[in-house]
Amino acid sequence: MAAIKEACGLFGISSAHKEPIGFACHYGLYALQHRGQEGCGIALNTEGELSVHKDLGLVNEVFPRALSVDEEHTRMAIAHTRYGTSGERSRENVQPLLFRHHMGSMAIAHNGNLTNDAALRCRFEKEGCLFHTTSDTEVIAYLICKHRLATGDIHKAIELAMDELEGAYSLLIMTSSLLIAVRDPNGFRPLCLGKLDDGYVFASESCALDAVGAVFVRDLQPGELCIVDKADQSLTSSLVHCNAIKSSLCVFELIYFARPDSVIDTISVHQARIRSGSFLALEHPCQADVVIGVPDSGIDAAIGYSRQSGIPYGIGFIKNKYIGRTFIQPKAGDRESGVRIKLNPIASTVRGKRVVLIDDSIVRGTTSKRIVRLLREAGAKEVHLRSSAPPFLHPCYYGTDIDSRKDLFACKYDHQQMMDILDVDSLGFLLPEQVVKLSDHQGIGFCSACFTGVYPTAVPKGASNA
Ligand SMILES: O=P(O)(O)OC[C@H]1O[C@H](OP(=O)(O)OP(=O)(O)O)[C@H](O)[C@@H]1O
Ligand SMILES: NC(=O)CC[C@H](N)C(=O)O
Ligand code: SF4
Ligand SMILES: [Mg+2]
Repeated sequence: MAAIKEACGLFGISSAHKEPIGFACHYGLYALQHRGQEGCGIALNTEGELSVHKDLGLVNEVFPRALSVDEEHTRMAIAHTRYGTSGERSRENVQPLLFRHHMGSMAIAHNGNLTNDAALRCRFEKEGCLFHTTSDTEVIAYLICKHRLATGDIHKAIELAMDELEGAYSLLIMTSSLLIAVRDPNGFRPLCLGKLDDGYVFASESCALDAVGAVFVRDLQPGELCIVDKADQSLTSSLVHCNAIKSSLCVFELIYFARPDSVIDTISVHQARIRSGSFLALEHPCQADVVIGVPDSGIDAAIGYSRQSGIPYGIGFIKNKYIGRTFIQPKAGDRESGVRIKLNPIASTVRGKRVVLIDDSIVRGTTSKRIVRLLREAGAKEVHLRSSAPPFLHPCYYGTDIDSRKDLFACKYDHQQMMDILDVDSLGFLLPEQVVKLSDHQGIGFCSACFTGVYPTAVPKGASNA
């Protein structure tokens, strides 16, 4: 079974002298663990010398303690938690990637997925480039280095690379003297800026700024390039790629990926999920005694459903805190057992009751099928399932690895078949037109292509969204 994978986490810091860089990276990585659990790494800048420490595994496995760092001389770093969306799960593909070239060194960390990766890789290989990884991130690095050698200017080089890159990329790049943050012109993946007393932090989500005590400044705009100079901690920003841009934030960031305590593009993830629950209550009402959410990411929408419908909210499941996200287990067997040991119902909440069960999404149906059975075994009289995402019908090319329709529940079965398989009394999904209303902030556009089939950019050559 193809694994459905998710986003990666980016963290970068530059501090003149105060912030302990080793601890900050440690805390930043922990705050972003939910975005990537395959591997993680930290690249350090020690007096202009770059080094990288990375491996497969969770943050507490790769870095059981904060990395021991020469704090006096190491004042800049970037860090990454990975779920591979391009290239396999291997140590070489774990980021940050470090490159040494004719004019110096560069470390890079990437969240997202290119749509023209294959074409660029093929072109560069014909030019004689020898790639060391199978990830699209190396293609980005090669392109930047190529332009850097030609122009002698990293800022110009990144701009030229952005002209050629297609798809989703939030990037952190570190050179001997600069920390650079880049967001692709569609702004598919989040990236925000925080301020320290004597420097700056960049992170995929604001929860990582909170973790290191940085003050949130703002989100990077789609197409923006920000540079922090180590010499004087000055920040410059260039918006040349922001014109003629249609912002297309991945709406699944709000529905599932991000932590509810994060604020992305001015949208509180928690509030967006509450709102999805109230949309569901209006669109798919039912007569019931209690509303429960599937931990973790179904909880906020359940609260929204309860508030809108007036049906009391209850705690229906307890989640084992020490199990990772089941979504991403590579084999079907692992995934089924992962669900079994992960969630346990509280019988007193559901026994003899008509239950509204809210989850954020139904992808393969594994979680829903299992938890409905658990609720029935615990004595629930009726189970009305609501999903705060619309049905997944199309592949994602921007960093969520939904590359095959054959495993998607809503592609395989019609509504009645889904109800029968899941053994529910009723089933309702958020409407595709409602996902773009999860925020009432003006000027923020969304990608919802996996639900609608309407892609904000050209899809990879030869790809089919059918
Ligand atoms: O239909 P499925 O293929 O089972 O996938 C859908 C489930 O996967 C995710 O949960 P997961 O347990 O991975 O993560 P969470 O604990 O953050 O909700 C998602 O929140 C759904 O519950
Ligand atoms: N999930 C991601 O953002 C993955 C980043 C990059 N495409 C990789 O495969 O490593
Ligand atoms: S296709 Fe879906 S998962 Fe992919 S970026 Fe768009 S909304 Fe997100
Ligand atoms: Mg879940």
